Amino acid sequence: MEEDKSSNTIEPQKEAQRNPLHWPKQAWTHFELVRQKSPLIQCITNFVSMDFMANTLLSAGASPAMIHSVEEIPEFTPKALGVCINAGTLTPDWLPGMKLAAQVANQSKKPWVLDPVAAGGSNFRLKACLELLALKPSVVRGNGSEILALFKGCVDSNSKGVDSVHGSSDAVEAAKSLAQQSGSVIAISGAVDYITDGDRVVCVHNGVPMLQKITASGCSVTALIAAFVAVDPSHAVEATASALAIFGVASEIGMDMARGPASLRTLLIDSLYGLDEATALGRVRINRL
Ligand SMILES: Nc1ncnc2c1ncn2[C@@H]1O[C@H](COP(=O)(O)OP(=O)(O)OP(=O)(O)O)[C@@H](O)[C@H]1O
Ligand SMILES: Cc1ncsc1CCO
Ligand SMILES: [Mg+2]
Repeated sequence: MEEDKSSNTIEPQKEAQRNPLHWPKQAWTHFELVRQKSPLIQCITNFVSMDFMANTLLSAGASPAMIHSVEEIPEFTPKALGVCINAGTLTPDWLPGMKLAAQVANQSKKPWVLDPVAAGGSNFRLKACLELLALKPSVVRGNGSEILALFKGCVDSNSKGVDSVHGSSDAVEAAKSLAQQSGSVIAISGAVDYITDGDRVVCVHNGVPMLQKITASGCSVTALIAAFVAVDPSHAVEATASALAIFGVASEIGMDMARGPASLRTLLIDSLYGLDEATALGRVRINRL
């Protein structure tokens, strides 16, 4: 994130020690950048998530495009500021497009983010996710079970598919090792979200449990991470924490008025759209582990 136009980038960790409001302000600045720049985010995602993901990006101020045809990728992907690749309803015919988009994003020096949905659910899915991981996403965001499956490199006999059977804290050490091995920032979502580059671990304490009852809330926050990293690609850990916190704050505000998952989904989108600085600064809860 630019501190001033004249120079350099801020040093996020030193700044956080000096100023306890550093993380909330940083999250707000990232969100403002998304609203100002309205980054084009290409999403190659599952059929379940397309609508919620596109609306999450739009309400945050980004510009989503659900474009996955392999024929279009060489021409279209360079126009995007960030790419989100999600394995949710993966079939063999989609995989070449995902790999090509990852490669074109890398060549264009644009960040891309991987959501390894249900990575431990089958050998086909696990192999595909590991092949995508080898193409060096800037960030991988998964739930506890997904990150553990990628780290272990084997399917999980207890897998419940897209739902996690592990808490996010169960996967922190695996995420650190995976980040060191892969070079990607790894984010684990859950009651607390953890983000690591293999060295630092940042925790986000925003969100509500009912997000687990809205399908594709994880997919949508992964796309939001792509938007936040797209506007600050050299600080992927911080931008990822900001996206998870802002999404969590929007869910907290929505929850105050919701009657259940269906209304929360709608209210979350409205809250993201209407979020103001004072509310964000008062609610964002991020710290170092
Ligand atoms: N118990 C919880 N308390 C607060 N927030 C939560 C809780 N569990 C999940 N979340 C939040 O919900 C969002 C989705 O995370 P989750 O881990 O459920 O993703 P996921 O399993 O990949 O979801 P999906 O596959 O449906 O997209 C994240 O923003 C996360 O912070
Ligand atoms: C329910 C579901 N099945 C495949 S993808 C998806 C969306 C949540 O990950
Ligand atoms: Mg998921």
